[in-house]
Amino acid sequence: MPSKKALVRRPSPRLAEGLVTHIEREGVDVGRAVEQWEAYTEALRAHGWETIEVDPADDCPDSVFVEDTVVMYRNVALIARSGAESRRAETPGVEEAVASLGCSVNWVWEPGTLDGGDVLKVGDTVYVGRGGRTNAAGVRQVRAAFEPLGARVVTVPVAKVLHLKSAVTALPDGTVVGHVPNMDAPSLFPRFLPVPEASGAHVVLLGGDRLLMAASAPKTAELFADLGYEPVPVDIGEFEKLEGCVTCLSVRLRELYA
Ligand SMILES: NC(=O)NCCC[C@H](N)C(=O)O
Repeated sequence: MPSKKALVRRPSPRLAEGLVTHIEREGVDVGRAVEQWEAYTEALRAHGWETIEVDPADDCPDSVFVEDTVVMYRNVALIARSGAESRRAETPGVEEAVASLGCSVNWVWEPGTLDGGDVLKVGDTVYVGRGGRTNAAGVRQVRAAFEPLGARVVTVPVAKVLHLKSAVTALPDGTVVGHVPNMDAPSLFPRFLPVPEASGAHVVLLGGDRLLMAASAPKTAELFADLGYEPVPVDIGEFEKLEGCVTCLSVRLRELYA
């Protein structure tokens, strides 16, 4: 059943202490980050999405990156178990939010680890990045949760970047877009388009031809516009300093059963 709700989570006052793994740490301006987050959520609303705020988790610096805490497939919410221990306290609030929306809730259990940023859905194909945050047991648990519902899970090695979706996402027609220098196994994707900027690899599908993108990828935005899409740029510079992307700031709920 189509729905257009998106979970978001207000940045923690401790945002500047967020994890960095593959890039140099830079100072984060939390006030500016809050403004950028507000503009991001406003862009979702302007394109027809109802934003639902998960209760803030002020003690968790990375809690704004709500995508990592849960993976949706149809009406089932799989609560993640981050490969970064410091992020595990983020999930209870998300669990409550998805349960109150009527989702069927499932969990990744020890020894499995999984970050939502490692999961890319393209139709019924669910690509799962096996990298720093998601282990083999986590991948097996994604299979066990979603294959009985009709998904086909494809595991993708991820070593160069934080998450699978730091390297690739997909256009509305299912074409996977990625920045090749950040990818470990481009040949796994049957229809693939390389993009010229690292942050150009991240799109959030707003509906129709509209693509929410980071303002830091103007050449890729031009490429997508030339292909008939409508890029909607947002400045998420403060989150990019913490290896965040446009995808990680929301979880879209498109098939709620209500
Ligand atoms: N899905 C995402 O792209 N998440 C970004 C998470 C960034 C955060 N600083 C982390 O390292 O967990």
